[in-house]
Amino acid sequence: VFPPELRFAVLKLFKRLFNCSSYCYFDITEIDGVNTNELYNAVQLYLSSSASITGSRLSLTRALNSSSTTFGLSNNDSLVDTFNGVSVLWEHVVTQRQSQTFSWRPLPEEKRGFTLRIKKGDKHLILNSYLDYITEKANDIRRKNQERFLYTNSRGGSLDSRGHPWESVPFKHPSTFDTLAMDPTTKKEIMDDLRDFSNGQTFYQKTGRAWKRGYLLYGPPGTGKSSMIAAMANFLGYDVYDLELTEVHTNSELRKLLMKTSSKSIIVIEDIDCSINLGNRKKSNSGGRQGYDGTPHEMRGGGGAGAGEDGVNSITLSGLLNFTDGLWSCCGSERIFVFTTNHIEKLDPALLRSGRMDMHIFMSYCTFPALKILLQNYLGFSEPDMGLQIMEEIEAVIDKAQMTPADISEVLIKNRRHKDKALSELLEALRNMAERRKKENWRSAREKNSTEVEEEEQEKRALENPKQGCDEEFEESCKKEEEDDEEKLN
Ligand SMILES: Nc1ncnc2c1ncn2[C@@H]1O[C@H](COP(=O)(O)OP(=O)(O)OP(=O)(O)O)[C@@H](O)[C@H]1O
Repeated sequence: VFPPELRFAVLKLFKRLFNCSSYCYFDITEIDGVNTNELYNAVQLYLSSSASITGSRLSLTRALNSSSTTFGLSNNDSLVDTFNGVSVLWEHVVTQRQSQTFSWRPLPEEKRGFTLRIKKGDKHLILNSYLDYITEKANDIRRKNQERFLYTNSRGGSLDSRGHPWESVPFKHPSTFDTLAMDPTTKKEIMDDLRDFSNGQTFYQKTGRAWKRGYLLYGPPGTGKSSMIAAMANFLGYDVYDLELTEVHTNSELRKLLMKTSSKSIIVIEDIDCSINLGNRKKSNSGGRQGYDGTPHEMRGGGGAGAGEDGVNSITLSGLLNFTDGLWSCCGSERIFVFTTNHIEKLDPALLRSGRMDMHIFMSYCTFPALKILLQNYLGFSEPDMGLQIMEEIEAVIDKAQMTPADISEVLIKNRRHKDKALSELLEALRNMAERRKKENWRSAREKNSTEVEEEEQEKRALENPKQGCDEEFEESCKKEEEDDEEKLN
C-alpha cells in the first residue's frame, strides 16, 4: 500500500531513532552544491568491485560500448563491508526530487547518495583511513580498467538525467605515441613534457602555480592533431572533454561546464579559429585593427544564436582566457587544455602570447622520419627494408610533395598486403603531388609578380600625371569628410 519512498523514509526514521545511541551516519550525496561529489563516484566504484562485500541485491550495469560489467547497490538497498575488522553498513539512498524545489538550474529528477553507518566507537578508528582507502582503491580500479571517458557538452547546454552538462561515452581511441607519425625528437619532447606534468604535483605546489598545462596544436588538416590528443589521453590515462564552443552561449555557461570537469582530464577545443570569432578586435575609424581590448566576440556561423551585442549573451575571448588562465581555471587540478587550429595566422595574438599556451606544436606534412613510422605500423617494415633503393627515391621527393600523414595512410592501407606495390604507388603519389605543388608555387609566384608590376605601373602613371593623382586624392578626402559629417548628424 505504501509507496517505496515513504516506506524507505519511515524505515530510515525508525532505524535512526532506535540506533541513535550507538551509530553515526555519514551522507555522501552525488551532487554537492553545484559540483559532482568525487567521493560519491569513488564509493560507487569501490562498492562495485569490493570482494569483501556481501549483499543480497545488486544492480548490474554496462555502459554503452563498454567491455566491462559493473555491479552496484540497487536503489534503496544496503550492504555490509568490513575494513580492518570493523563492519560498516552502506545504504544507497535514491529519492525523487520534489518538483517545487527552487534551483537556479534544472536538477536531476532523482536525488542519489550513499549513507555510511559506523558504530560510534569505531568512527575514530577507521573513518579517515577507510575513506582514503576507498579513494585509492577507486583510482586503482579506474587505472586497471583503463576506463576513460570522452565527454562532450550537451546540445544547447541541457543537462542529462543526472544533472550533468556533459554527455559521456567510453573513450577507446587506439592512437598512441607509437602509432603517431611525427618527428621523433618532437615526439620525445612532448612525451617528456607530459610525464613531467603528471608527476609534477610537488613542483606546482612549491611554485604556487595552478596544476595545468596548455598545448596549441596547429597544422594543415590530416596531420594528426586529433590523433595527438588521443595519444596524449592514452599516454596519461586521462579523460577527454571535447568542448563544443558553438553550443556554449555565455561566459557563465562556460564556467559552469569547467566546474563540472574532473581532474586528470584533457579539455579540448578543436578548430578554435572556427569556434569563436577571435579576429574580432576594436576597429579603428579607417577599419584597421587595434590591439585586443576584451570586447565581446560573437560566435561565428550562427553558433551563438541569440548572442547580443552587449556581450551578455556571447562568449568572449577574455571569457575563454579566464577559462584557461584565470582564477576559474584553478577550480580543479591536473588538467590539460588543448586548442587545435588549421590556421594559426587567424588566431588573436592574445591567445598566442607566451604563458598562455605552454607549448605550440606544429603538426607538419609527412616527413621522412614520420613516414618510417607509418611504414612500420602499416606494412610491418623493419630496419633492412629501410635500405631499399626505392626508399632513397621516396626520401628525395617527400618534402616537396607536402602530403599529409592522413593521405599517405590511405595509400598504405589500400596496399597493406603488398609491400612492393604500396611503395611504388606511394612513390608515384608523392611525385604527382610534388609536381602539383611545383605548379601551384609557380602560379602563385607569377600572380604575385603581375600584381607587383601592376602596382609599379600605377605608381609610374601617377608620377607622369601628378594632377590626376591629386584630383583622385582630393576627391577621396572630400568623400570621406562628407561621410564623417553624415555620421555625426546621425
Ligand atoms: N601524424 C599522424 N600519425 C599517424 N596517423 C595519422 C597522422 N595524421 C593523420 N593520421 C591519420 O589520418 C587520420 C586523420 O587524422 P586526424 O584527424 O588526427 O588529423 P587532424 O590534423 O586532426 O585533421 P583535422 O584538422 O581535419 O581535424 C587519422 O585517423 C590517422 O589515421
